[in-house]
Amino acid sequence: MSNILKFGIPKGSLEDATVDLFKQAGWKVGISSRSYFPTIDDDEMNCKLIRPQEMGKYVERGTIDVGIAGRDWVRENDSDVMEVCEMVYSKVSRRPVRWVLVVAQDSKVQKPEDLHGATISTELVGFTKRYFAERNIPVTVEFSWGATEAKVVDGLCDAIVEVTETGSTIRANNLRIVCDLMESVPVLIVNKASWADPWKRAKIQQIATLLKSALAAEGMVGIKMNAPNDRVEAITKVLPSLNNPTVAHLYNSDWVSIESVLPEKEVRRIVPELISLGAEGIVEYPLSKIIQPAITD
Ligand SMILES: Nc1ncnc2c1ncn2[C@@H]1O[C@H](COP(=O)(O)OP(=O)(O)OP(=O)(O)O)[C@@H](O)[C@H]1O
Ligand SMILES: O=P(O)(O)OC[C@H]1O[C@H](OP(=O)(O)OP(=O)(O)O)[C@H](O)[C@@H]1O
Ligand SMILES: [Mg+2]
Repeated sequence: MSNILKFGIPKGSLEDATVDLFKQAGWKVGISSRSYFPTIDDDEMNCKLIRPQEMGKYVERGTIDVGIAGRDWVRENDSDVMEVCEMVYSKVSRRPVRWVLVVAQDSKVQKPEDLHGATISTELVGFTKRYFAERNIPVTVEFSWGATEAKVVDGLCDAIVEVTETGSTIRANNLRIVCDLMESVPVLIVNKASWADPWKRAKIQQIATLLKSALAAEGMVGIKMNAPNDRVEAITKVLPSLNNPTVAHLYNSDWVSIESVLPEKEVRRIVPELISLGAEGIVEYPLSKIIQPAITD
């Protein structure tokens, strides 16, 4: 029987971003309307759509070998799984999300201690209870099924603990952040027995490496130019690079080719400098992956 890795794709906020990331990494994941079993162009993988809130449970039980979910929910459920690596992306950006303590704009609350005796609504009940208990602030924490921001606007609670990425929901509801409570990023989690299986571990390492490489290449480009030999020192001094630029001799010439990888947004700043230092034939090219060994055992 051939080997198959069962992979959980997070349904909801992280779904589209995860499918896009797989595409950049070299896998086509297809999700058709109402089906919870995405297709993938890899005979060694089977995918399932699972809510991030439940990913830890199904990975822990071995229903699936591995999955991606926000670290917030893996911690909240205290799932007995191994974290292979983290990947910094959210629904719309490449930044972590923040769990924040939020009140109505005109609330008197300025710090968590001001919520003594208050009612707080949140999806992340365990974390919120712990946060206030550790600070000896007595509060009532109520579970919210979503649309949490509306509850503090309506006065159904005194404060909420909610996740924010762009901040637009908080702004749109005229709310105010009291303080940040924690950050979260998606993590690749694996069942311990699956990690102990050499074939599965190698497959997971392959996937993790390529997903991380695709993220690492975002916003990065390659640049290449020719220059006279005596300009190499000056050019390499100003040229950003991952490690050091590559310098190769041009055939039958005392010119060299210089190559480097740098953030795309630096190119416009560096190009006039490169030209004034004698670089010619400058080309920029896109990068789809910067491959780094993502995982240690
Ligand atoms: N912009 C975002 N809003 C909410 N959660 C996000 C966002 N970006 C990333 N996440 C992560 O997604 C996970 C929550 O996923 P979930 O699908 O429950 O989001 P949701 O926005 O509540 O979805 P739904 O629209 O189904 O209510 C968490 O781990 C969270 O950290
Ligand atoms: O800071 P922002 O970029 O605005 O994103 C954060 C918002 O997105 C999610 O809401 P969702 O759309 O899931 O609605 P819900 O509250 O009904 O779950 C989350 O619960 C926040 O409300
Ligand atoms: Mg939600």
